[in-house]
Amino acid sequence: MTAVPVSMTDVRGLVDGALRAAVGRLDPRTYRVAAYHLGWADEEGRPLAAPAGKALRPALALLSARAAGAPPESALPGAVAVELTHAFSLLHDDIMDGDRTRRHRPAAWTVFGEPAAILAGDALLALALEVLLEAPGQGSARAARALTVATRRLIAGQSLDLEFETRRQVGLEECTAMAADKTAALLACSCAIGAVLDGAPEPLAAALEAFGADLGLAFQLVDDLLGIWGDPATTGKPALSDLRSRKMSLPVVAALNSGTPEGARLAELYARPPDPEDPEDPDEEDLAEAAALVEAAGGRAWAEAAADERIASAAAHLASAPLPEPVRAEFLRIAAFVTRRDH
Ligand SMILES: CC(C)=CCC/C(C)=C/CC/C(C)=C/COP(=O)(O)OP(=O)(O)O
Repeated sequence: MTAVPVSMTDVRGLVDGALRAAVGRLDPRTYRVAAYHLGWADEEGRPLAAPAGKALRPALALLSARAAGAPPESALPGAVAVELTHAFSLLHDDIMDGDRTRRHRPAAWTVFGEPAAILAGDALLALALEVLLEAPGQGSARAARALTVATRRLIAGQSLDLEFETRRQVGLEECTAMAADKTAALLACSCAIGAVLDGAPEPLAAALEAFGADLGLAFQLVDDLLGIWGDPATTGKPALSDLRSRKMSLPVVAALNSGTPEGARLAELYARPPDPEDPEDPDEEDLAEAAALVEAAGGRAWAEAAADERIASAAAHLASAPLPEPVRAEFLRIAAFVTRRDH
């Protein structure tokens, strides 16, 4: 998978060595699962050429050091820590959602079993903190605290997301608040962690975090759009997977709350429990109808406009922050990538 494009820093080139050194501390059984999940190895432990994932969070972390006038290398512990935390969340998320495909390959739990995948996720989260606490300089404890707060919010968001799946009525505001915790909190932390490690003043760290919070919401909105209308060949997820699992994603919740006849029909489809005897239920026709209803009820247009608004708001946070012009331009380039991405 192609990494997020960052013109002035070779993100993977900088981060991969430190990431591999950290994960290499794990016991051999846990290492095998983590190496598979991170795209370094196949099921048998044989090395693979291309690592998985877009490396968006480490890219933001390295840039955040440059925002504070420090070299990107000084943010390496932060870049590694946010990517490890992200990897933990995906490992556990696939188990909770029963998702069998991740990054174009069978999800780790389908290969190694749930217990081994849970342990690997736990281990990656522990490693993230270990790496941050070992970081040289005064910012280490402050950065570790930022990451633990973000992780707590990640968990709160995930918990609410799971609760939404059991409910018929979800409001747009609470769904947005859920996404702010589940996804945006870690992106916000990634945008500030390099500066925090460098001991940056609080106003700069706060501006970077506010940028990341808006960027993170735009990211989730686009993720939700891709979950319905994305091409499985590029997303690495099965087609219409979010509708199949009746996920209360943002475009769906916008459609359900639209007050339109199409929104009401979508609510009927979502309320009908799948036939436990029929693995093909809902079938492709039901899913295509649900996608068409989300669109006709305005859910797609709402999510696209909301993503654009968040990106504009993200840019406004940077406009008033004291950071070098090329770094601001690079953050904005990443923001543009987030809304245009197809995977
Ligand atoms: C506690 C717990 C289990 C929380 C789950 C939180 C969770 C899975 C949030 C979803 C975030 C998200 C859109 C990830 C895709 O990131 P990406 O597109 O950057 O992924 P990539 O690394 O594959 O490119």
